[in-house]
Amino acid sequence: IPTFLQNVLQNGISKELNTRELEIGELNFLHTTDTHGWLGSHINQANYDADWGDFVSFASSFKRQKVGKSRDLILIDTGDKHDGNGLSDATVPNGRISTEIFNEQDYDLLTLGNHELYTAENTILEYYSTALSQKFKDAYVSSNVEFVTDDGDLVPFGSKYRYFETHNQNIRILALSFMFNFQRTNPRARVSPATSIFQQDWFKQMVKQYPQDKVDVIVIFGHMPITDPEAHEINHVHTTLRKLYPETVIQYFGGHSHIRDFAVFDERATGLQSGRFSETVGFLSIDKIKSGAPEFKRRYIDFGKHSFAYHSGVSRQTKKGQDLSLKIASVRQELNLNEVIGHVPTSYYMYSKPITSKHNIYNLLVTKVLPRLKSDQTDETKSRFIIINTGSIRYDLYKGNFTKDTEFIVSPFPNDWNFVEVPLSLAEGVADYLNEGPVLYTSMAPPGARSRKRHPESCPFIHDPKLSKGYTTRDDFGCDGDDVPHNTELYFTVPNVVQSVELKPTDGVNVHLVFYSFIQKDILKALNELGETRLSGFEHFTDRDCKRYGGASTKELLKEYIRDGE
Ligand SMILES: Nc1ccn([C@@H]2O[C@H](COP(=O)(O)O)[C@@H](O)[C@H]2O)c(=O)n1
Ligand SMILES: [Zn+2]
Ligand SMILES: [Zn+2]
Repeated sequence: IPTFLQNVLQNGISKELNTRELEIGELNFLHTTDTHGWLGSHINQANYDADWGDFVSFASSFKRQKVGKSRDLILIDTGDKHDGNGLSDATVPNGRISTEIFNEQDYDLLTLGNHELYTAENTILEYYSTALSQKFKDAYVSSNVEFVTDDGDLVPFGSKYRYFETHNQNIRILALSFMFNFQRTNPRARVSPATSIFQQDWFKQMVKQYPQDKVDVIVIFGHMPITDPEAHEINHVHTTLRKLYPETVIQYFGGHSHIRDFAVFDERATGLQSGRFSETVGFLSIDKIKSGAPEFKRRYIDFGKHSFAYHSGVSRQTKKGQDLSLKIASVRQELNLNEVIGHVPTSYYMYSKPITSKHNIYNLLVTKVLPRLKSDQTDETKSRFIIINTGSIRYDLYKGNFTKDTEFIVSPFPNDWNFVEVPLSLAEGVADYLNEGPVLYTSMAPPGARSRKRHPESCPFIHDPKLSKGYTTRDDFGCDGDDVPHNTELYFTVPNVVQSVELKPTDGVNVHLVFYSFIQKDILKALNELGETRLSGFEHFTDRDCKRYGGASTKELLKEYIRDGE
């Protein structure tokens, strides 16, 4: 037994982890979200050093040792399982092996995120290997997403809802799952607005069959942020549900915005969101469910071996967990994810260094990496602006080995480059226009900024170099949600887009505006609105004016830059 666990067992406290026991209730939940293929642990970050085998072991040991036979545990995931790590992205199709590994966890409720809907192959894989699987056919719920069959028919993507009773306390649960209003699905799926389901026959039938007196807890879990200051989607859902179930306890589990978050909706309803990239396991408990005054407790557990051992009281993996960890290690070998391509001389950060810093990753990209882009479709004598959405970069780039895995971690998307030839006077306004507008899809605004509208005041800054760097979370219950205090990360704002500008002195008035096809609609909108105000007799740009620029992806360019050195 490791020394830290001996301390825990003898003293009931963890000096090393500086944490305290979880407050187990009648009904308990463990929640993951936005894992994005991070099933093989964070090799550079000791506090997130657990892999999926450790997590599978933890969930089963925690259930056995801590929850026991008199209380209940429900395991939930809220989607986004692709795009962000070599384990999912280095296979064809993307997710071929990581889906099998992910599905080893015994989830009671699971659903899909938008990353299961960008490509047809991911949607088909998700539908057949998970939603329809023998193991998850009851647990997989999606109330507002449909799958399009080979014949073009629309069928529910899993069950519309799930009603079940827990084993130990016989708590009657009614679970529904909502995807946010995602508009970029491939043709094999359709997402309807969440609130539109309240008009549908199956929903009305469900309310009739399971009215308030037949339900103890409503669980709404989905790929939708629990704090949504722009669209308020979850709040609209809550308003309707509360009318139909005025007294029932409602517990939300959210995702998509990648933050640790907890929100109080009313005295019988709260929501939990559990971060991203297997950095967090969210814990939630509800006690006194039938008293009319339920008590909610929440905690954000770091996805690490020490945290798992402490909270389960067991430091050894289960046989299933051990086998899974071995499988993950061998898949990583098979996919050459540990293959060293180059050396990163210093770390580059997304938001813990200001964008003007030479340690900021966007600064590195626009000054050193994007200028390496070469078109295979058009001449390159013209001045050019290369614009990327900051959301296309997903993780910090750490000092040390740059491996095949790093490529996918930093920049997973195989976005194509397109371009449009435009007057210089328009091109130079596009980035500012997009940055002054609303959030572009998910920009990589730092976690604090994404919940700041709700909590303008932040938690006391922790400065203790002995602690690991990480989150200091402010939520509706205050500042004690992080299971382990971290040395607070500094956050600087990140714009919607960044650009690399190359102006050539001999050039005419027209320039090439180069961008990811993913943001073409936004680029056209910016050009047309700027054109209307700046140029007389301006004619709108359309998709037809946008041409393929070709050339290597950002992932490739970054890899080559690191391999070649400065
Ligand atoms: N081809 C793509 C696809 C997505 N993005 C970025 O990812 C965001 C969505 O990711 P979530 O994990 O938040 O669902 C999306 O809004 C874009 O920022 C991209 O750049 N290219
Ligand atoms: Zn996500
Ligand atoms: Zn998402």
